[in-house]
Amino acid sequence: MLELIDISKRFKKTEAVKSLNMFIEQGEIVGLLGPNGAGKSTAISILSTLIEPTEGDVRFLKKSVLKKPSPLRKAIGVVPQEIALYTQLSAEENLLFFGRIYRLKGSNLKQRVNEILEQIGLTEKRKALVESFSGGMKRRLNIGVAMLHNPKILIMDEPTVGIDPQSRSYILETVKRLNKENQMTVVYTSHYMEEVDYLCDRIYIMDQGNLIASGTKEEIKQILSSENTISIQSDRWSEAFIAQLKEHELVTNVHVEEKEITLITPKEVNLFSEIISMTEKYDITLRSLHVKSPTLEDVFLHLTGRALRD
Ligand SMILES: Nc1ncnc2c1ncn2[C@@H]1O[C@H](COP(=O)(O)OP(=O)(O)OP(=O)(O)O)[C@@H](O)[C@H]1O
Repeated sequence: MLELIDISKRFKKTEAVKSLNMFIEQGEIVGLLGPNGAGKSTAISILSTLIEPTEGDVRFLKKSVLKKPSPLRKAIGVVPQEIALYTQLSAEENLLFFGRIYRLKGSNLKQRVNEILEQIGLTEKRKALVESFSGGMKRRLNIGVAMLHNPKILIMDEPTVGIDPQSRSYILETVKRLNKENQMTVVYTSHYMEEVDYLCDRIYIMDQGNLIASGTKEEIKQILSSENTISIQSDRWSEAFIAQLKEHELVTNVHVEEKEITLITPKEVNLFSEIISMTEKYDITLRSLHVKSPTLEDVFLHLTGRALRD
């Protein structure tokens, strides 16, 4: 339905997106995952015809939209990363205002505003001024604004950044519901792999402007089918222990967190006894040592040698 074909975008010296190919089919939730600066916002701004690519084409229903963007613009709702609302107006007044921009009028507009308030769970807060809203409520209203003209495709740029966990799960549930009940196609960018893992049918993973993996979750995790992802847990580490792991010739990647170290090793080697002796040598109390099912985060670590979030 919607395609990016060999898209590149340069901003002076920065190559924000390099030869990106992407397709979105009707009814899917497609995730675009990558760390800050990976090129996600640039890719979806091109997908939404907000900026033009340096090279490549964007096609909607098989027709290029670079010169004629209006069929695509009517079909999409864009939820920007920055909240764009009038804080001195109520939730309802914001929706009425933006609805008029979409040329909705009279009872149609009122009915649509009521439906949206219901969908984003703000019916009871309709008269409250946006300045009194929490970050999560503002985000929900931002999503509501993007849905006023009943778009077929909702394009969301990191809609859960900086909000509390409760609002975050409310937004995730709303996206799932809109997709199931209204057959809305969703493009969802995030640097939280758990969100993308939970929501999306297919995923594109970007890093430094490049597409580094794409497919269903299962297909992407297959990238690690010849490796083991090992979790070592303890309350504290020593620098020497970490250094020895990093220097180990059979360890491909090491990611250190406060209480967990994740290692990627070839499937055929078993380093458990060696790891146990190393913990004894460096006086580390082992809480747990096990092989875990790989996550999208582990795939990212394997492909780039870095964690998704620093
Ligand atoms: N208008 C612009 N002018 C110059 N450089 C830009 C512009 N927009 C983006 N970039 C650069 O392009 C690269 C990709 O940025 P982009 O915002 O697309 O990444 P992102 O994956 O969306 O990250 P974030 O999560 O931080 O938004 C970055 O190096 C960024 O500094």
